[in-house]
Amino acid sequence: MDDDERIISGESTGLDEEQTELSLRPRTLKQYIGQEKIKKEVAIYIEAAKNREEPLDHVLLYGPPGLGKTTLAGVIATEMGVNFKTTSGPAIEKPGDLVALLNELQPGDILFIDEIHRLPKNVEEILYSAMEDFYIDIVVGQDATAHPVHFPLPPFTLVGATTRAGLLSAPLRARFGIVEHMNYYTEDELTAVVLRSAAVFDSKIDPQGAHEIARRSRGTPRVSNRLLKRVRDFAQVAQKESIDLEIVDYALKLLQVDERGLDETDRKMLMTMIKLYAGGPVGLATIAANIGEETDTVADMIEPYLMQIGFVKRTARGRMVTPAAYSHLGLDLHDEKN
Ligand SMILES: Nc1ncnc2c1ncn2[C@@H]1O[C@H](COP(=O)(O)OP(=O)(O)OP(=O)(O)O)[C@@H](O)[C@H]1O
Ligand SMILES: [Mg+2]
Repeated sequence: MDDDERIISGESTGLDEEQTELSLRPRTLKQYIGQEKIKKEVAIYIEAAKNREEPLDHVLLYGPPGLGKTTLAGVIATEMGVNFKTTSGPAIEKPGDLVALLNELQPGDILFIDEIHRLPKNVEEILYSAMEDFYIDIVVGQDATAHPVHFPLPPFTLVGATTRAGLLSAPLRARFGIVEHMNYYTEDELTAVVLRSAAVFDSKIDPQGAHEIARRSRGTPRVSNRLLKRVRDFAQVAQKESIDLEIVDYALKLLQVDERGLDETDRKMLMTMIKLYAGGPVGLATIAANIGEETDTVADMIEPYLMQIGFVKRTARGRMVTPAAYSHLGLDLHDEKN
């Protein structure tokens, strides 16, 4: 299945979704739900930087898609009272693109680079001096007219986002003073996200309905918001006064999002591991090939949540399906092993 079609994928699906996300996005630390440890730390760093009248140290946010990295970066800009400029690794193709971006910054501004692990190598290299000492040296012109140019930059804050910190080169990683790992959200936190979003949409929702959506959102606010939008359509057509448990259950069954928030792709991965490899251990690339997905997609989008809920575990020889997953799928561990 194409990842864009996965309703429970943490990935953004494009412009339409980006538009609604804008209205759903919390703007301040106070509105930002969950990630308590990160919020506490970041609040202190922000206060200290403001007191010193200095830009905030560079921040690296890493974790699975849809957990609120972009949102948090925007919140940090609001709290610092500075401009927020966003771009992404693949969008910066050559050093000149980065120079143009940096050139537009006011002192203290935040430059957010999403998917920072996908920056071209030659761009990444000029980022080192930009981050460390706020200057860049580049070569302008060609052949005979080529000459080095030294660009001083305004002091700024780089906020980088990536799915796994390990994807970054060591020198780039070392230049971030603040490194934060985003965690999956608890059911209670996601219930709060659903209630907040329903209020933004002006949709009535029962607490049980909100909790059920939260429970089936694989720890991810973007998934909560997406499921809420779909369920809201079902509730409207069924002429429900309020989104209740019954309509949530009905809608999510039709959408093939199961009790634990797993979809067809998740179940396909588990069943493949069980039926073809006796539950493992089996390598990630082998699993990916068998279910027709990219290895990176499995690593970033499918496996982390299955590991989080204890359905898959990592061993030295590969991935293994756990007894909990067998029982969720209604399979008998011993029958399958023999
Ligand atoms: N802490 C939060 N409180 C409330 N809503 C949140 C929170 N975090 C994220 N959201 C909502 O979830 C959606 C996805 O968040 P965001 O785009 O920031 O995720 P992301 O981690 O940047 O994802 P990606 O890695 O795909 O860029 C947004 O619509 C936002 O409104
Ligand atoms: Mg994002």
